[in-house]
Parts: sequence; structure tokens; C-alpha cells
Amino acid sequence: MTALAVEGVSVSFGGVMALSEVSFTVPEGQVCGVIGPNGAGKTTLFDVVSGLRRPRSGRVLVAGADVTGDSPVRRARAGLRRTFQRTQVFGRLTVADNVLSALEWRGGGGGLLADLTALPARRRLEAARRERVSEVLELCGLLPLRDAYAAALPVGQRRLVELARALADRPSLLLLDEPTSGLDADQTVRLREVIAALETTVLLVEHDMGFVMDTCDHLVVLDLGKVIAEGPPSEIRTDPVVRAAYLG
Ligand SMILES: Nc1ncnc2c1ncn2[C@@H]1O[C@H](COP(=O)(O)OP(=O)(O)OP(=O)(O)O)[C@@H](O)[C@H]1O
Repeated sequence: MTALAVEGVSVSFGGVMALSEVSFTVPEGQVCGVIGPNGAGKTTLFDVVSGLRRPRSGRVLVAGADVTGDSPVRRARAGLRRTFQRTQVFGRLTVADNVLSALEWRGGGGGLLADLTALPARRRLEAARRERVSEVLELCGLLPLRDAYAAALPVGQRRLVELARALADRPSLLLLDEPTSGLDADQTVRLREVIAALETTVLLVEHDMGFVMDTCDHLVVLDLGKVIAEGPPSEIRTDPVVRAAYLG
């Protein structure tokens, strides 16, 4: 099944075509990297897929459903999660509570009465949430830091907390914006392992070419708002058009 389809998407800012008739598809379970030089349109593409920006023309389909007119919140409810170039975590919450809060928004149902009486169903749900938090923290190598306040962490660890938050609810489509930025070498290896272990479809934008080549199944290369090449990393690495435009 196709997890994501971008069909003829164009975005312009004044006279600048940030995206021009961009089309590509990402099959379910694939890790797809979007690369390109500065100003190629990568962030704009992420904004269109996550719903922060409406394209002038074209469509975005998630799991076959046209979401072009849907808000970011609606897309999140449909299973899309995104991390940002600048990390977004709750500094005053612990690492564990950051992840727990990413699970909270569905609510446990039953309202105040259920809270007060701690109905068995409510307790089971709470236990399942806590278990999921531990699972995700372990996956991201954050278990030893579960009680640390996020604000006290260096940027690399905060980035992993943001990733853990994005993974908590088992997203169907995960968008990662510059995920290695701020990570040290060990954390970068951990990130690669986490992504490899996921069954989720991933779309990522990244400047670290070594990481991209090792992590992605498929690459889409943008230059000046246009797709100039796409294919597996081994082909992209040697593509003369890509080398001329980007890799040098
Ligand atoms: N809000 C905006 N207003 C005007 N022009 C914009 C805006 N956002 C992006 N652009 C322009 O659109 C083009 C694509 O920008 P975009 O940020 O999507 O590229 P990028 O590939 O993410 O670049 P980088 O790698 O530097 O983050 C650029 O020419 C940029 O100057």
C-alpha cells in the first residue's frame, strides 16, 4: 500500500517557486529521504505534507485518503507525526512524562467519575500507557534518563525525547526534520538503529549524507523546487545530475 503520495504539488512565495509540480510516492514501511541543497524546497515540502502550508496546486494523500485540505491536528489524529529542526519538548516535564503526555490526548474516557473511582478499565489503560512509555524510552536509549527534566538535557538527548514522543502513539507516517542535528556519533548510531527497527513509514530531511545513504531505502532529490532524481541511495550516489546539482 502507498503510505504517502505527493501529487503535482506547487508552492510559490511571491515570484519564488519553492515547489514546482513535485510528485513522488512512499510505500508503506519505507524510509524515504528528501535531500537537496539549501533552498531546494525540503522544509516547504514537509510543511505541505504535515498540513502547515496549503499548496497552490496538487494533492497530498496519506494511506490513499486525500488530506490536502486537512489541518495538522486532523492529520495527527490520522497517524501522522512530525519532529522539527528546533526541538519541541516540555522542559519542565521529566523525560517519561514528556512521552506519557504524547499518549494522553486520547483520554481515558469516563471523565471525573472514572478518575475518582479508578475504575479497573481506567487502571488497565494507565498501566498500558506506562508500559508503552518504558518501551519507547528503551528503544530510544532514554531509560536511564526517564526521571530527568527535559530542560536539563543537552540538545542531542532532547532530540531523542522528541523522537520518543513522536513514536509513542505508533504513528503510521513519521516525518523527521534534520533528525541528526545536535546528535553526537553514538546518538546518531542509535537513531539509525531506532529507525531501522520501526515498521512505520518514515519521510526524513537530512543534510548528513552518510546518515542518509545508510538509513534510507529510497531518496527523492530536490533542486530549486523540482524533483531532479529519485531512487535507491546506491543509484543516487552516482547519478550525474545529482552530483552536478548537489553532491559535487
Ligand atoms: N516563508 C517564506 N517566504 C518567502 N520565501 C520562502 C519562505 N519559505 C521558503 N521560502 C523560499 O522558498 C525556497 C525553498 O525554501 P525551503 O526552506 O523549503 O528550502 P530547504 O530545502 O528547506 O532549505 P534549507 O536546506 O536551507 O533548510 C527558498 O528559495 C526560500 O527562500
